[in-house]
Amino acid sequence: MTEHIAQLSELISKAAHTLQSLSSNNVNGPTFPELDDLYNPTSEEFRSNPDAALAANVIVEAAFQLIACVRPPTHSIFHHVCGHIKASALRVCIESNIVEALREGGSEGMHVNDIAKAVNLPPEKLGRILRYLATNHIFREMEPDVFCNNRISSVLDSKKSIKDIISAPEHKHDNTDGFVALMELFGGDLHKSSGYLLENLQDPVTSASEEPFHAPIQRAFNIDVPMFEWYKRSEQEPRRRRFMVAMQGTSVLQPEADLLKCMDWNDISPDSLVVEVGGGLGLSCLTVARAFPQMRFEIQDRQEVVSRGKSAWDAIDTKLTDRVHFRAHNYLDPQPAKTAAVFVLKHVIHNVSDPYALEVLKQLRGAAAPTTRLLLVDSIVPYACHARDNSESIDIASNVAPSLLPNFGAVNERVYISDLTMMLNLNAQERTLSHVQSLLEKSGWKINVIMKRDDTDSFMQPMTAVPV
Ligand SMILES: C[S@@+](CC[C@H](N)C(=O)[O-])C[C@H]1O[C@@H](n2cnc3c(N)ncnc32)[C@H](O)[C@@H]1O
Repeated sequence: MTEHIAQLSELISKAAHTLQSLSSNNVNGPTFPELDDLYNPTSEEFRSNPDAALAANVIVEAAFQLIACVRPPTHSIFHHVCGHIKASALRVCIESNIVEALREGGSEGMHVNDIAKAVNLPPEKLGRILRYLATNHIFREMEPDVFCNNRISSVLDSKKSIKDIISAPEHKHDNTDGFVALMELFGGDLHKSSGYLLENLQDPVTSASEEPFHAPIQRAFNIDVPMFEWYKRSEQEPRRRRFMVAMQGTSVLQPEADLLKCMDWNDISPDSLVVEVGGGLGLSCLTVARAFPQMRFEIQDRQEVVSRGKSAWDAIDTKLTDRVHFRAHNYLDPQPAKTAAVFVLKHVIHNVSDPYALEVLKQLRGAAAPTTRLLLVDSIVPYACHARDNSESIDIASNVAPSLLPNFGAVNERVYISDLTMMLNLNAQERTLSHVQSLLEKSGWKINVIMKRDDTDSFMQPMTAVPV
């Protein structure tokens, strides 16, 4: 056991040494930011060096394992079980604009009485909330009762003034990168839904259901329609609006997969038809359209979405719009495009449970020619152990250090959060590789290429399948 602790500490010190030497060799380049600095995208630029990114990830996962090894297990469980308290404390700060108030307060920090006055909360209670978060390295208590932002809290800065937010709270997230909206969504509605997970699993009506109207969110908000139907109601306009901005915010956590890199497009004829199903506005196809000037595209989605497609493409480059066609189509109905060289399904299957996913895949299979490819772009959930055989293996940490979890543990927690988010909101899921394989087999497809991942903290795993 102590040997394991020694191995983990050694990994950490080696990785820290790598970071230090990369930083000192790179006099004019990005250096490692301090926790007391404020966040800005350039403070994270050191991660563009793959060695630095890997070293940082090794430290994160090895440190997590080290804590799991040495902390009393009762304390570990207690802290995990109380995760909702931390989340609630953070929600107070996000929705009460504490980070914006501290930014306006300046680098000297703000006394909790002044923060409380600026955001209209009781000072003594707010101070206790901030102190708990500062103990977790979110905010800094500079001197008793005086707080300031740090590199972690400042990611929650909408960059708006308190005055503007208070005068039009519904516009807080407009023209932002969406990250704060995403955190508001996860810290609020999703948090409440998660409180009903057990009840949902125990109720015979919902436990085995695969319907999108039987998820914990329905129980939490006393609704009987799928989440997206609920969002359509006029009184839910603020939720709908926040959700749309929040989805842009996901790219802060994980850059959009570039469709051009998701398969070898030179394998298909240059004038092929590419059909993106559930394609939204189809903007993922832009990089492919630019690289292959004869390729044609069809974007299918719900009527209210595709009706905005042409203007969205026109706004980017009117020359590309000639080669794209938008079609309102329900992906559960027979597929009308019969000559597609590639069907693209990107971030679609994870929104639905297996029976619906199978139906989508079968409809595409029904319209596929023997040479048609299916390009699937979604997260693949790694096991928390080694896979049973190599064909199932998407281990990402094995080559780095055998003592770390093969899925890189805490570094990749996001994919498991995403999976349970799908369960909570839609009764849907992210899937393991063998699960995707089984869905493809049942619908008449088989995987032919899985794109190799060249990073350790991305769970996006593009793959192509061909008709069986
Ligand atoms: C998560 S988005 C992915 C959009 C796009 N593929 C991308 O990666 O940016 C899922 C899309 O599925 C669409 N969708 C949902 N239900 C659908 C249905 N029954 N038929 C067609 N599209 C649907 C939604 O409107 C949405 O645009």
